[in-house]
Amino acid sequence: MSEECIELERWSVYGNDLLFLDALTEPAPAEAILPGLAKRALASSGSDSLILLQTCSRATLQAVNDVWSYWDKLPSAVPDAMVRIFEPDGSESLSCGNGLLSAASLLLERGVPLPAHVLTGLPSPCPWIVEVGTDRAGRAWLRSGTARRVPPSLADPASRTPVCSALDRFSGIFPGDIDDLRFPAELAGYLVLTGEPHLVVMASEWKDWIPETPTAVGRWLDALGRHLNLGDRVFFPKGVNIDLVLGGTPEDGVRYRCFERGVNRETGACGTGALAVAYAWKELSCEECDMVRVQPQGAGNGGYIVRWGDGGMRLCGTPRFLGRVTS
Ligand SMILES: N[C@@H](CCC[C@H](N)C(=O)O)C(=O)O
Repeated sequence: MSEECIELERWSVYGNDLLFLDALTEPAPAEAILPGLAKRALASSGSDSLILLQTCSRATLQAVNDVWSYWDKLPSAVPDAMVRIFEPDGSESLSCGNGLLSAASLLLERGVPLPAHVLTGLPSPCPWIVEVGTDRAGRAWLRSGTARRVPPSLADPASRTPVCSALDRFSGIFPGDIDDLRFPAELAGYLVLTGEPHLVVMASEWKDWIPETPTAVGRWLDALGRHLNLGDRVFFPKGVNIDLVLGGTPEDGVRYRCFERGVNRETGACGTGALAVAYAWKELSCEECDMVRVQPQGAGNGGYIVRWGDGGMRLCGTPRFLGRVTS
């Protein structure tokens, strides 16, 4: 695979636009060129993130670690495939719910037996394995495990108050008023790790500050996201994804809009964000439900279904293949 000309597939899950580099059948590009490749491909396509679907072996893991020194020891479990996410600035993020859902559909197309086990979270000290599969209706699913507390390395411990085992209330955020956008002097949200760090902000708690029109809500979310991700990063040294929950019900769909770290703007949907929204909703409402529909901005009438069962949370959504691009 040359650096000059790369064949990519474009997939979308509810408007989260992902470029896929399939290195299952072709050799993966050299590790050192991946950040530049992601920057170039994402700048020219306007897509949100680049997903690398790659065979997993001790040799590929060693090649990753030789360049990035992610681990003291190579991960011990080696499933068949791994899914990695690169952002427009060339950085490698932890994990991508929509990338994993799309990977399930792509694995099906390639004739790989499903469910499959996939390694994700490569830049973390302990990458983890998730299970992905598809159903007869063309939906893909991801068994993502349990939600966790965001580690201190990713979010200031001093600003948190525990809500339950994996959820912290995170307070003290003040982006400052910007033009006609107003913020409370101490905005708070709920912090949870669902493969990625997410700050879930409940609009119902900030009714006086949330603007009325969808366009203005987008500007408000953007201002908050830029403050926390492109400001001095005192609270979130590596940035944070923000999910603004606008309302709804678990049966009809909990509506949210998301600002993604790394991408540094609002995207149509975020899979790990849907897990974070469902988890926060369930914990805060104290409802005994085992299923929450979550509806991102880009979903129209559809959206994700999050279920709880053995082994934690399961995310279900519908990836769409949009075509091939050359970068
Ligand atoms: N869109 C993804 C999550 C992307 C991660 C984010 N850009 C980050 O760096 O945290 C998803 O579907 O989960």
